[in-house]
Amino acid sequence: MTRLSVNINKIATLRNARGGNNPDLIQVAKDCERFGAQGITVHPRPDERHIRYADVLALAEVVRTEFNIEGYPDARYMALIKQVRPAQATLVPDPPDAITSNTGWDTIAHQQQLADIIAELKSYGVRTSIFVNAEEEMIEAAVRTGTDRVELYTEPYAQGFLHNPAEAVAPYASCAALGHSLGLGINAGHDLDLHNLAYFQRNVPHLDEVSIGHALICDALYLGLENTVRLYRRQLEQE
Ligand SMILES: CC(=O)[C@@H](O)[C@H](O)COP(=O)(O)O
Ligand SMILES: NCC(=O)COP(=O)(O)O
Repeated sequence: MTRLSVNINKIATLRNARGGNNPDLIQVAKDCERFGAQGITVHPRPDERHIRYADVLALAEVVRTEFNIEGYPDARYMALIKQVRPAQATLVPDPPDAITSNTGWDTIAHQQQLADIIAELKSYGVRTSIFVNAEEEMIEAAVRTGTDRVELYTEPYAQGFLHNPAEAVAPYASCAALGHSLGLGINAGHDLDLHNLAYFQRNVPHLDEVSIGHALICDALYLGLENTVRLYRRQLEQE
């Protein structure tokens, strides 16, 4: 079964637009869980333009499903993980000024850095995942860092799906099979949506979890949050 983790960054973006507490991020996280989300994902960025570090501490008190904290492993991120001890820490190579994540780690060039960070995170009892492009050499090198999982960066899939779904999904299927055979858990995320999700899930083996934010929150504007979370869950339950 592939689990759905709802990324609530965009709820914080909306809240921050007016400086108050509407929408209430904590309530939304609780509601996502009530509607069927099997995890809550956040990605605090150094400028705190959406999720604030204080939000992460508040969320840690209420999230009852899997709490997944994404981010670049700078000193502030590592201190946050040490304090919160979420179920999962997902390491993303974004520079501080990134508009959004746009590539995975080079797990060959950063092998020792990642291995040291992962050892530290594991000493806190936190499961680790590394955001990677769907390239077999990146998967093989990820194994050598000691990570528990990888998260396949799916924007190239989402773009390719519009023209040639079979070609777009092929590298993800082979990387997932390879990663699983080498003992890795397999996550995926970025630009997954109601159009491309079911096909991805059907064709990528051993998919443990997807984290979805932007499209899901956009869909919720039209369909309502409860209906939307249920629809995304249903995409993952099809054979
Ligand atoms: C790692 C990843 O793909 C997501 O965290 C994505 O980058 C969402 O972040 P933003 O909401 O800041 O775009
Ligand atoms: N890890 C990917 C994520 O959390 C959400 O990405 P997106 O759906 O906002 O593109």
